[in-house]
Amino acid sequence: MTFKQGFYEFKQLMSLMKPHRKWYFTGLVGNSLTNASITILLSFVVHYLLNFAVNGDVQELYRAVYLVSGTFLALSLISPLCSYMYKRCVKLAIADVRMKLFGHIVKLSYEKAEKHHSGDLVSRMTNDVQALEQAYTVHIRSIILEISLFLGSLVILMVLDWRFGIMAVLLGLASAWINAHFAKKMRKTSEELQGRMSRFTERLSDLLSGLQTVKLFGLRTKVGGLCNDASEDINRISIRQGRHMGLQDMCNFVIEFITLGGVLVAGLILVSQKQMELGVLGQIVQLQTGISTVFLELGAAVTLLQNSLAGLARIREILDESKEEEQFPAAKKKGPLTRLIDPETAALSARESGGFYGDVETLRTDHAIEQTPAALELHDITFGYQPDHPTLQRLNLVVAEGQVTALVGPSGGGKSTVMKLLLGFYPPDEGVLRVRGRLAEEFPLDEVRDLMAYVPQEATLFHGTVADNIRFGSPAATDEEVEAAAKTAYASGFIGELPEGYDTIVGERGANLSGGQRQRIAIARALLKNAPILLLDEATSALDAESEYEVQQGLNELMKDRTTLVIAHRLSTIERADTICVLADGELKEQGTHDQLLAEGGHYAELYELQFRKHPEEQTA
Ligand SMILES: Nc1ncnc2c1ncn2[C@@H]1O[C@H](COP(=O)(O)OP(=O)(O)OP(=O)(O)O)[C@@H](O)[C@H]1O
Repeated sequence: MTFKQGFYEFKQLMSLMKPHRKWYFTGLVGNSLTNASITILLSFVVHYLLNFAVNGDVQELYRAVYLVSGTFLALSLISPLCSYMYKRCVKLAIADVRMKLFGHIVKLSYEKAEKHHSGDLVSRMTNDVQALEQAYTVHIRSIILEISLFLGSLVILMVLDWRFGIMAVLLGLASAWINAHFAKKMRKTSEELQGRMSRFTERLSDLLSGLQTVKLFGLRTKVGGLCNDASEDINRISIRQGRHMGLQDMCNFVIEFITLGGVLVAGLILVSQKQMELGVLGQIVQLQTGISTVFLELGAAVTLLQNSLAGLARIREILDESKEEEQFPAAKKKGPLTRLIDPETAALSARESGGFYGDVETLRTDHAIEQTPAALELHDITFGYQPDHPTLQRLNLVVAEGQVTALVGPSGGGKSTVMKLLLGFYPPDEGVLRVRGRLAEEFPLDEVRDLMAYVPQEATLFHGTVADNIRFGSPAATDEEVEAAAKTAYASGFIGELPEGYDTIVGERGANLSGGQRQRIAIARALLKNAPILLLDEATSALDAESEYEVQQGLNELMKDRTTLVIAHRLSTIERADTICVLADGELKEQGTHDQLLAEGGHYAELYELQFRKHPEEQTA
């Protein structure tokens, strides 16, 4: 680590301590100086006591007693006070870091957040933050304490006998060289260790979230093995770290032993030749012992600080990632707006066809934007998760106001991707997205999301009560409003049968409820949000007949008087949709009403036949 890099990292460490820096340093320096001065003062006590022992001078004894009292006072009053002061600042700063990190993770763009395993983020919030706390409370304190002790002892040594002072400096240089060598190695292993801890948390979180599957498929050995591998990696690196520290300690001990031996021999020769008082030698030995432990401690502190700095780097990595923009994301590349929409043709086309523009080629004007009646429009949208692998290709789609538009098509065709783009999770690569006739990027992102209620396939419930989970739709809703939403969503029946009703804890991710019950809570939540546009990733395919019926009833209530874009996996649920759009390979293959599409005998008719050949009982005739 170069001095420049060290300075930069120290500045970063301190930037996270910013609002508490003044009191942190007052407490830290106060505590370190008090503790350093205790060791130095005690060397004087040794000096006076030895002089008293040799000369019988009572004044020397009194001096020693005064110093011991002063030391005791410092130890029992100033040191704890300063210690409380800086530790309080550390706790406050660490709480700030945790909140800052959490706030940043929540605001990360979906694209960025998706790149991290949740276990990795948890590890950064726990292990790395803990490592950072160690830097503030233990390692920096240790460095300040040991440096003050060294400087204080050196000045006194120089005054007592400059030759011993020089010896201390040489010892310092040798120790610094050895410890810098070990610190470099330690930094490398620390970075590795933090990375492996992260991987272990990832494996553990996979194991715990998929416990059911692990048990059912007998994956305990396989998935558990992955956890064990990660844990063994941690052990291996920790043992390597321990070996480095052991070697470092050994080198420091050898230096300490040689120096102390040298001081004792040289000092005793000087005392025997009456060139030095025994008291002075006692004090020099005491100071030299202190200096030797300085290097031992300083070496360990600098080495362990590498662990914290590796944690800091991982925390900064997250804090430096870009947050979600305030505005709805615009397309990365505008591209030539070749197929621009004239409002009247669009309105007519949307009304007549139930949403699909076809191949209208006109120019866009401001007037056009004002007049466009559709709730949502995707115009020439191209998008890919990976560059050069488009998931959607020049897609044109209109969700007409007040109508139900259904997206159907084979798995992987890009249906959910359309919803993700509409919710502003990703910017399209090319094309134009409009919301109620205006370019989506003209809206603040939150405003667009406020217009929409999204009910995903897998309802996300949070640990808390049933009421809490419904109230996420509108945090200010009263109990009566929550209950009314539950009733409309066909959820009040089962909620009434739960042991604590609306106050029942749903468990982690709603584990205490059935799939259908979780869905109906999500529907009640969307009802409470009362957004004009509904995005529905239909989930009834995973439910049994009874749950499906109830969830469908809830959904029907939710869709009343709302613009709806629904992804349908079971064609029976969207037969009455105003427009059905068939999406395959990221392209709109065909669109129309159920009857029109059946009559056309294209993709939809094929899908329909395929589905009802498998499930003839679903055919509505
Ligand atoms: N986060 C992602 N990163 C990379 N590729 C993705 C991601 N999400 C989806 N894909 C890919 O994009 C394509 C379209 O996926 P999408 O989820 O939109 O399909 P879908 O039509 O909704 O499928 P299904 O009916 O099975 O839900 C698929 O090939 C999928 O593998």
